[in-house]
Amino acid sequence: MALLCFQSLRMLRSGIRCMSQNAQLVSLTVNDKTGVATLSLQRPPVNSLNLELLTEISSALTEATDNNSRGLILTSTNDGVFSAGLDILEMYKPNLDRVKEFWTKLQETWIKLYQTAYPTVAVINGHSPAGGCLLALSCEHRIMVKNFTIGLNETRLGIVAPPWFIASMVNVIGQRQSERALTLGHMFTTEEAKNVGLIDEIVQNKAEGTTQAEAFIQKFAKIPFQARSLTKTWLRNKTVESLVKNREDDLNMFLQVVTQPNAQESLGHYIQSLKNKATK
Ligand SMILES: CCCCCCCC/C=C/C=C/CC(=O)SCCNC(=O)CCNC(=O)[C@H](O)C(C)(C)COP(=O)(O)OP(=O)(O)OC[C@H]1O[C@@H](n2cnc3c(N)ncnc32)[C@H](O)[C@@H]1OP(=O)(O)O
Repeated sequence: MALLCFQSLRMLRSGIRCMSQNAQLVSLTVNDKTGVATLSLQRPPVNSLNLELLTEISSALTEATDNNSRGLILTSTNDGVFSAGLDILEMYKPNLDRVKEFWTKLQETWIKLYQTAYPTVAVINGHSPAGGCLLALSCEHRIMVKNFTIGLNETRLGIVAPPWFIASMVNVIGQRQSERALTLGHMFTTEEAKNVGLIDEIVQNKAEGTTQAEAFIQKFAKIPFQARSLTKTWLRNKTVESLVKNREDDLNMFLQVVTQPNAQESLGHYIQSLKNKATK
């Protein structure tokens, strides 16, 4: 409690205000001087995206819009893991109602993040596989701390990245590089990611990443907000529409793929290998 008070006091002095008071798995703050919001994922141990975390991310994105944020930085409170991607436990031996809700919430969150009116920057301060990479790809600018990995590794797990995951990557690094990376399920090192254009900047640590992210958002200070946001909408509309018009089909395809016995077997082995690694 005392710690919370000190923290709140320190934040107030530095002009940082806490939003999303009820959120537990994310924190949303806004810098009152710049209007830039920071959305931090904080679901231990690895920010895997389960239904509850996705719900909080989605609500925070709306709150940042309602608060007229000038920009948003997406990052993690865990210096080591940005996000481990989708929570595999949501997909392994799933409860049908819950897994439907989970996938629908993932679609909703991606559509919202991909289309925000405000500029978005991912400060990738840790590993960022699969769904974690998707979140970063959905932002307009990616800044990554050195010595981590990022990529869409689904094929390695015996599952398939859906078309909108693929399109998000193609829009950033192009068809040829995406084809190679996705079919191999390649995880890029920070250096490799920079070379291929998957990330825009390499930094030493999160603090430097945050400074650079603020500088990126500041570039838009003199660009009329609506002209910018409409340009972004039109640039991204085709990609988003391909999911918006097919949400039901996409959900059904996901259910069909993920409930296949061989996909379940792969996921089971993968969970076990993660657990074995964690106990070593
Ligand atoms: C037309 C439409 C077609 C539709 C087709 C759809 C088909 C299906 C689509 C699915 C798409 C899925 C995308 C995904 O995002 S799948 C998830 C992929 N994620 C990964 O492969 C990452 C796995 N994790 C790791 O590599 C590491 O954990 C890492 C993130 C590098 C962090 O390493 P470290 O800090 O050393 O942490 P540990 O490995 O020790 O892990 C700590 C505990 O966390 C558990 N864990 C890790 N990742 C996940 C996860 N993604 N989900 C759930 N749980 C996870 C791990 O087991 C440890 O647990 P415990 O402490 O209980 O042993």
